[in-house]
Amino acid sequence: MNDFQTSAQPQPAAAHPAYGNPSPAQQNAGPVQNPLVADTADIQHMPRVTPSALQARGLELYYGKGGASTHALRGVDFAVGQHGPEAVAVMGPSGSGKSSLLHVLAGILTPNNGSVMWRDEDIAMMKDGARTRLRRSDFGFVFQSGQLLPELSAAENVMIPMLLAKTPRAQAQRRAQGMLHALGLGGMFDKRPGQLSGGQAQRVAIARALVTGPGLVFADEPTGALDQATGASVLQLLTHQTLSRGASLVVVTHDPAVARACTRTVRLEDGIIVSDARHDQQPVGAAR
Ligand SMILES: Nc1ncnc2c1ncn2[C@@H]1O[C@H](COP(=O)(O)OP(=O)(O)OP(=O)(O)O)[C@@H](O)[C@H]1O
Repeated sequence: MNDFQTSAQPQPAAAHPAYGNPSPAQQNAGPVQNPLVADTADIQHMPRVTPSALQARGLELYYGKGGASTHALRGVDFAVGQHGPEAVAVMGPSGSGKSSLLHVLAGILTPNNGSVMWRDEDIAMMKDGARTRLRRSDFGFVFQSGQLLPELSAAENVMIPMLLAKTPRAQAQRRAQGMLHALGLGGMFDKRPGQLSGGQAQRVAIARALVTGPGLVFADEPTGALDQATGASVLQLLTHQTLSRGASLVVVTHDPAVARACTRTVRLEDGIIVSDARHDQQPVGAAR
């Protein structure tokens, strides 16, 4: 029996708002960088790759209440994927609201005002359960690091979203292995995250984000923990694999090299979008 067969079944793990409902405490605590799974709530899951548009209008977000509150988003209008798949870099100074915007667009945080339209539904108005199901079926997430369950193999980590969606285990295993193979990790099915390099672990995370065929992938500093060369190859894989599957990518980054690898750059300052420019995608690793 190989490692994959003998290892523990993916189990519900620590909650992450990307896949489970954020509790009020999690909302107050802000974004968490560990997209594990919370429960196995009933999910109608149909893998699909549909070019999709998301349109947000008038987003306002406050953390806290009263005089001590922080106004993190101040009337943000933002759309992605309206003219086909695109890769959008969200840049801006620290504290400008980049992660807040990503979490509101992805339905992890509820805005105080504004709408987020996705497939004719306002995510901001959805009940928690519906929003969780939507996140699991329609969106993919890649975070900086530490997002894989350490006790599971690479293949089992990739299987998690499919098992949550009640995909039969054998089918989920085949798909996970196929996706890992496509991402250059054909020999790594049975490896635990601790046995992988940082770049390999991020590729497993990308496989997990893409395996359900999401229409939109959200990434928050996906190469932030990697050296420059590894980061460049991971980024190339993330943009190429996402766009070639007909999905769009929204990536929060401080790194101009990441932005150059995208097709559009949005700049935030103090909770407001101050510029939004389409540009050619430059080869990853190109000189600055
Ligand atoms: N959980 C929270 N509670 C209170 N204030 C918060 C919380 N999370 C973020 N903020 C504040 O909201 C504003 C926007 O934060 P956000 O994390 O979205 O910025 P960012 O551009 O992603 O920053 P960075 O580049 O440093 O990650 C900042 O003033 C930040 O201090």
